[in-house]
Amino acid sequence: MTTPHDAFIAGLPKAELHLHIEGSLEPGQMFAFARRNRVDIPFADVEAVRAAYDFSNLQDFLDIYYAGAEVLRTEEDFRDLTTAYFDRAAADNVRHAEIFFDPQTHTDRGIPFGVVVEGLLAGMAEAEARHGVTARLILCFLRHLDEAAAFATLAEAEPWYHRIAAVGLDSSEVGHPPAKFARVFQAASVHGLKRVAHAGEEGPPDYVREALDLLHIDRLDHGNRALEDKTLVTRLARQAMTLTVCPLSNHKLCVVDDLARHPIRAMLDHGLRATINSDDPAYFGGYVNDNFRAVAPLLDRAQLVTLARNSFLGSFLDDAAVTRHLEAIDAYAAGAA
Ligand code: HPA
Ligand SMILES: [Zn+2]
Repeated sequence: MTTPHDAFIAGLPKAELHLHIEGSLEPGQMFAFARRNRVDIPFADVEAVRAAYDFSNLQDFLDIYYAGAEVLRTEEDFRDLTTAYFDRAAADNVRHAEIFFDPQTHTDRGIPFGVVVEGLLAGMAEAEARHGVTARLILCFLRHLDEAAAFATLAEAEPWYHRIAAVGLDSSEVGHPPAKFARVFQAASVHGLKRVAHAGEEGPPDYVREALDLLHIDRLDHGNRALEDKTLVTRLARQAMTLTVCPLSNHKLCVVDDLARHPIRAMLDHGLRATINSDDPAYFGGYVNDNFRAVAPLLDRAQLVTLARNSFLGSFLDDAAVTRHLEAIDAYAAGAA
């Protein structure tokens, strides 16, 4: 589908703040990694993989996403996965990305933490050299696992604390409230790491409140269900809390039943600092510009500019870099036909 905003979106400088690098594993790459690592995968071909990507909730997706990650074995795999994501992101004029990784998905299969993180860092360095796109890493804890496992992962990460911007929280939300990880997040903050968490994707507004009060998050991932609670919306707006919203993910996981009724417009109207992101682009049908286009019919050009500005304002870049990116957006918007 094309929209009147397509060309404007394509050229708009933007940051991506909600991207699971394991979720950028395209079906073709899955086969290539399976072949070179001699790993069996339960699919005959790429079409069979795509046909399996029909989800009715978050857990349906997670089951297949963790299975897909089995093909990732070596530092080279993690590096190649990362450079491929950044090649696509750069083509969407993403100038900066803060990417999630799920170490426990790999260390629980016997892949050393260092193999994962060194591969990702090599890919990020290569992307910066190739495209000038800057990058940060966010270590996510799997919330369906216990607090002790998260503490063990935080300890394993110690040699790389200076290379990791933040900790995050992902995987199965309902039944695994933020409170379960309050002590781990506190420990991470002592080591100078920032904090983000998925909340309010499937979980209730109270999980968003816990993420604020108990995890002291710097950014809220998804946050859709916060809209059910007026007091919470007012608080998020007053705090200028960044929400990393993922339209195609919301639709694929049935968080939103119709993209034409996606709440992005309501979020902006409430004064929330919303951003647009791709979450798991290989599984949800599109990269960041596809996500912008999915909600563009609901928005005017000034709102698209606000979304792009918000992505840098909500990033972990320093003030001088944020200012440079905001000036680039304003120059682009002023010059666009
Ligand atoms: O959208 C998501 N939600 C929770 N966990 C995840 N892990 C990858 N993507 C997601
Ligand atoms: Zn996510």
